[in-house]
Amino acid sequence: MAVYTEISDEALRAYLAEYGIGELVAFRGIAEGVENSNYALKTTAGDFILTLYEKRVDPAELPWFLGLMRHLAARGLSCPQPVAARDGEALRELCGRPAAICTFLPGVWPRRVRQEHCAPLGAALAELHASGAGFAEARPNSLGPEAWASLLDGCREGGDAVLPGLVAELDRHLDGILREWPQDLPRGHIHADLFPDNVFFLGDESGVPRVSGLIDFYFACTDFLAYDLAICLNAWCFEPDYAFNITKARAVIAAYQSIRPLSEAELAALPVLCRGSAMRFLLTRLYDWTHTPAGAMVTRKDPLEYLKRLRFHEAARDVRAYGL
Ligand SMILES: Nc1ncnc2c1ncn2[C@@H]1O[C@H](COP(=O)(O)OP(=O)(O)O)[C@@H](O)[C@H]1O
Ligand SMILES: N[C@@H](CCOP(=O)(O)O)C(=O)O
Repeated sequence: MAVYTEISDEALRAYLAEYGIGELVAFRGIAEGVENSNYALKTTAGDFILTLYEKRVDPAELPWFLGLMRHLAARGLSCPQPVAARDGEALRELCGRPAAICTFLPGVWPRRVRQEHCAPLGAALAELHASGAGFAEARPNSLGPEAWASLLDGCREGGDAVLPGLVAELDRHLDGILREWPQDLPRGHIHADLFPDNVFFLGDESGVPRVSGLIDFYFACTDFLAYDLAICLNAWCFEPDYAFNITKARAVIAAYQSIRPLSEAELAALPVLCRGSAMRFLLTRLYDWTHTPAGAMVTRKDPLEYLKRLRFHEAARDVRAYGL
């Protein structure tokens, strides 16, 4: 459960009084997510999500994230919209944390990814990339390749207790990834965390799921567009036994390319982008695994799931392993 900051009834009612979104009917902490504290709010005006920003979010960057969400929605992408209080400000403070209320998106995220989810996901990613164009400012990727060595350093002490020999293996992988990392690919605003739990679907019961919205833009940044695709291949195309599902990968990539064709250089870089993306999630998970205090109300994510992916990509090397 990711509720790092508990809110009292009184504090929430006082906070809501600053908004024009009706009276509080009910609220509950949301038992998902690992980064921020999220509450589902029901007011007399409808449903909302209240987020208290914790951990890795730099408060100075919040206006960028909220601005990107507004920009994307103005171009037709379905994503949560920051709700302004009576004074026009969406970004406020609650219980000593930066906080914002966003609109509630209908839909459910797939607990088990089926092949039918993959093409809509690929298309949604390409639409996100197209819609992001024109959002003025860039935000460097604070969890990009430049950050990985120091993240790994932060895990040196506890890493081998998770798996003997892990730190040395990661040193070796990281060395190779940084040596091969591309210098010059098409860039744009990327989501950078488009895992199944951040993509909502409707219509699943008919067997033809369609994306109803994307959430959680708090890792969004400006980076290689194809890196976002690599993140999705990692998050969507491995089976529970960690076998890579090439049919799912083909579906994601083909749907993406039907909207934004990849260049030769992007295709050639896909294997190393997949290794880098596996490394990025492995490292943040390993850091959290070894640093989360006992008793914290959060379900830590297993770093070794990403070691298995990393090993797959290292063995693959060639873009044909991804169905191309
Ligand atoms: N705008 C929204 N509409 C509906 N549900 C949401 C919305 N934002 C968050 N949620 C719910 O909260 C959960 C955690 O949100 P998320 O942004 O992934 O948290 P975190 O930032 O901690 O990773 C989601 O899985 C979803 O169930
Ligand atoms: N997707 C990341 C962790 C961030 O989680 P989210 O709850 O913000 O989507 C991972 O799986 O390691």
